[in-house]
Amino acid sequence: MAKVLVSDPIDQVGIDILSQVAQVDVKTKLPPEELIKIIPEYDALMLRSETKVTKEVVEAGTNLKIIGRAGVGVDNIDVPAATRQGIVVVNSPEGNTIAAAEHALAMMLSLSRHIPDANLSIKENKWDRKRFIGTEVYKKTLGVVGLGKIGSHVASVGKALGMKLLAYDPFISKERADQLGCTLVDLDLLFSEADYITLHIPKTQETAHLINREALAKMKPTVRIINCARGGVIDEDALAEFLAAGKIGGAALDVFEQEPLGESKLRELTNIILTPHLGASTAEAQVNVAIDVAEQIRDVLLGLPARSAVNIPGLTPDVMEKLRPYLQLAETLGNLVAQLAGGRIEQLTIRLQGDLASNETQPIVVAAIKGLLSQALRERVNYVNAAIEAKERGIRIIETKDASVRGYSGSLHLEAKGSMGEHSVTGALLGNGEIRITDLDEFPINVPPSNYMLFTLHRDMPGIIGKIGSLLGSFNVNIASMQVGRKIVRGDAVMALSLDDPLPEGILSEITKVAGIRDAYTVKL
Ligand SMILES: NC(=O)c1ccc[n+]([C@@H]2O[C@H](COP(=O)([O-])OP(=O)(O)OC[C@H]3O[C@@H](n4cnc5c(N)ncnc54)[C@H](O)[C@@H]3O)[C@@H](O)[C@H]2O)c1
Ligand SMILES: O=C(O)CC[C@@H](O)C(=O)O
Repeated sequence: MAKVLVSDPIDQVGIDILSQVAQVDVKTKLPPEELIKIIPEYDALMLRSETKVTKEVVEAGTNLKIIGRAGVGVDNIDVPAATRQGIVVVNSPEGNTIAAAEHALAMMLSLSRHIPDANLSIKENKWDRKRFIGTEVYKKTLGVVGLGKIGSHVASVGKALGMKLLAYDPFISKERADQLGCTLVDLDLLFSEADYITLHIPKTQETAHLINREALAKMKPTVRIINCARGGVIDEDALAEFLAAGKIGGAALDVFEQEPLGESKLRELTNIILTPHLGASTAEAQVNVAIDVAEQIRDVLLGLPARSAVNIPGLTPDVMEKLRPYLQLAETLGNLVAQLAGGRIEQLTIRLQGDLASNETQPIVVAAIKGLLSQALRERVNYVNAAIEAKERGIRIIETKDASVRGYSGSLHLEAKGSMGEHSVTGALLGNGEIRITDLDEFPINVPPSNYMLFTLHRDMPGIIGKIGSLLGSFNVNIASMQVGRKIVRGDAVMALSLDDPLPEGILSEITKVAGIRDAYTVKL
């Protein structure tokens, strides 16, 4: 039975789902060295934001098939390392959207009305009403940085509160911003105009310290900044400096550069609200993310696709379902052409032809690469790491489309250039989904792939087919089907044989000795 390690607290509903297919061990707050020690036992790892899945953890996870993040941000997982190792990384892109948005809005209103300080004061037996004069958000300007799922919800509620909305998101269309009632502006304008700035962006190279001294200097002295996205998008030292000097109005932070927050100047400030990464901490969100991610882990352990894999670009279950026969075709042809070319492959050209040319190329290309590398890497290559493995091996991948090619309802043409030569294959699907190899090295054929195959390049002359048949017979190899493809009579030709049995050692050199045979290749599919 598969084994799943749950290394952060997740809702029981997730454990129940995982238990349908696996032994589930819940071990939270594991020190990194302990995690590295036990991770080789596990097929899957499920976590929230506390566990750090470093390169060392990934590399120690030699049996890991999937890492599931019960939440959105995967920045606590070394995704490139997981990708290189062929481990699917999944998340729950929408399970905690509302929770995080509502936390940001709660922070905004709490800042405006001094709720945390007023609460503390009354609990200290005071009745201080003067100190806690607030401000209204109505008719104030809310600057939303990052108009994705959470940012959009914050904007909608901000609109309902009567706020004027500015937004900065270089990847969002004007139409989408208009729909939400936001005016898309550049960052400088947002910084200088906003009364409230709320951050809803991932932490990336571009967004690290987006809010730094320079940015803070452009803001209104009354501005209030809310960060329920990721620590590190704000330079905490700069923020503390501006807050202490009264150069900005206030801040509310749910996320920090280091978590848990250690010693920090932020704790000493009065005009700040701090929460310990609670954005996703609602009962509803925890159920949502637990179900979402546990179901994906269960599916992957059962050999099914994951619906929110962050490291299999373009290969969603919908695409997978639609393209499944073509993915199989691409893998088969990739595997075939790699064996024909032999040796080290330097370049693979993939051409989607006819109707297939109107399809999305990426999954088909990945499938062809997976097939190509399956000879060298066997089960180590999968849809996650195929492209990266090819790149690391210096294989140049060229994708092209040619809608003008006729025949079948679309075909796929692969050319591999390797250290031992250059070969090409074309394949298509019949109406019933069966694969046909329709062309080999530019010679037309029409054969289904089979486990054991023999291809020859020979001179089209009488007697040659018989000689090959007798030779195979003398080695007790049964021929299931045979076809010859040629361009001109008595010119060059190829012969494709599907065999019931593997070819014994040594037979290939006997075949190449037959008069008229120029080359012979055995292939196992
Ligand atoms: N505090 C919490 O507990 C909590 C909970 C959930 C999500 N989050 C975090 O909130 C953030 C937003 O999550 P989401 O679900 O809305 O993600 P999302 O992917 O839907 O939205 C992110 C948006 O940021 C935009 N963006 C990317 N780079 C940008 C840049 N340089 N400048 C401006 N915009 C940029 C993207 O175009 C996108 O629209 C993530 O960092 C996520 O990890 C935190
Ligand atoms: O797991 C959590 O509690 C935090 C989740 C949040 O940061 C996210 O990115 O989804």
